[in-house]
Amino acid sequence: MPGSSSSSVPYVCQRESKRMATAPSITSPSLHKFVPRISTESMGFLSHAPQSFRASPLSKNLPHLSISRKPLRKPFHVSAVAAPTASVAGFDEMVLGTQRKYYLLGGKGGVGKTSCAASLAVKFANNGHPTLVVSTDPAHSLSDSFAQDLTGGTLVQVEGPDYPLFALEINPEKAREEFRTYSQKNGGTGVKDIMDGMGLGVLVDQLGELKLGELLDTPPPGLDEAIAISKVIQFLESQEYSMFTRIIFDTAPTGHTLRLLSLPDFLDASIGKILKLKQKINSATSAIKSVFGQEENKQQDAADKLEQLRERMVKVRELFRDTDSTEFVIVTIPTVMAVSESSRLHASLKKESVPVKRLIVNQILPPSVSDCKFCAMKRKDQARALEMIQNDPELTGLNLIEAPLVDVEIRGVPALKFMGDIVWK
Ligand SMILES: Nc1ncnc2c1ncn2[C@@H]1O[C@H](COP(=O)(O)OP(=O)(O)OP(=O)(O)O)[C@@H](O)[C@H]1O
Repeated sequence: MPGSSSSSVPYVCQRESKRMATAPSITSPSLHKFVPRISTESMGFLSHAPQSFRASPLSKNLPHLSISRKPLRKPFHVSAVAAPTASVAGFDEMVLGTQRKYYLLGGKGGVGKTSCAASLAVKFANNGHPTLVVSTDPAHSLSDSFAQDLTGGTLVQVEGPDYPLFALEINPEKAREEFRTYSQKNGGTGVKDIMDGMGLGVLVDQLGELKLGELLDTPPPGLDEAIAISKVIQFLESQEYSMFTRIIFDTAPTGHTLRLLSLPDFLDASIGKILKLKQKINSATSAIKSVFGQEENKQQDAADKLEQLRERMVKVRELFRDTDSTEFVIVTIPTVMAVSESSRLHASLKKESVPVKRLIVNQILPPSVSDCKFCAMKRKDQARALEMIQNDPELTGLNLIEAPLVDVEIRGVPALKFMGDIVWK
């Protein structure tokens, strides 16, 4: 539940515990202190960011970007299972520069995408970047991760980091609402009766074949997220929000991401069909045209709306492919299933020319001198999965980042900072 937070220091291993003993203790962040709420529906939800934040020019917000270099900590040792190619994340490179960068974190369900995304957001904000972290996963868990109520589809400031960190859980339902209304105008049974009476049943069947209503009313998986991402990108294009220099997307599980990338093609096909139908309508007899004209307009409305969506999706796809500003970070865990899925994900992202450089292998068992039988078995399994990564032609070239399994849930800014310092080195 949002509203409470863990107050314990996550246990990692003895070496880490010693280090943590000198680290600031994890305290509950004060909750429910929100920035004014604005509806995302109006596409103006960013326009009421806190005055103090708005008033600060970027240069003021980022006074120490180039000099804020925390010394790199000693790498966390998970040598018992670590793949030899394991390396640091290269946070130095990620933090460099004030040009806006987008990071999309994705992978199989439950592997730790949200924890990694939230910890990266905290780390960026603590290193001088006004940061926005957006969840487009219909099953949000950012609120749980930050231990702060972020529900409601509005921009909320996260308390704790040194520089502004805002979070947003996009409500895909709301983002879709404006499209849904068009489905209701889109050919009902009444129309079919009239058209049948005029011998135009075939055209109506073709209308049905478009499945436009279905598309807008019960969209294919991925469409919600696509609309949500395209909206956020639209907002962020405005001058007012140019101060966000790091934008992190906590995306929905793999399948959605892949469908999202293929959406522009899918929409192209839908729009193509609509235009074809429109031509047929235009060639109908003038007597029928007068009846059909109305329907044609409605189809045109829907087609325009779809065209607009398609254009936005094309923009999203272009952004996803921009190696200068965007990176997709794959998150996985050391299991055969998760690794296999990550391999497929990387292959698909590559096919779509989405830049991927880093692979986080999360929840690796920390070393132990005395494993119980269960742990020993688990460790063997993980070692096998890590070996798989090394031998997988899709994954082997990626920068492998290892993150240990800790013994409590990672919740709240201090815990996320702790995780960020382990993962994003
Ligand atoms: N390294 C870790 N050690 C211990 N627990 C972890 C670690 N990483 C993530 N977790 C826990 O695993 C659970 C799932 O993590 P998280 O919500 O980040 O995954 P997700 O991939 O975003 O899930 P979903 O696909 O459901 O959105 C959470 O309870 C989180 O605290």
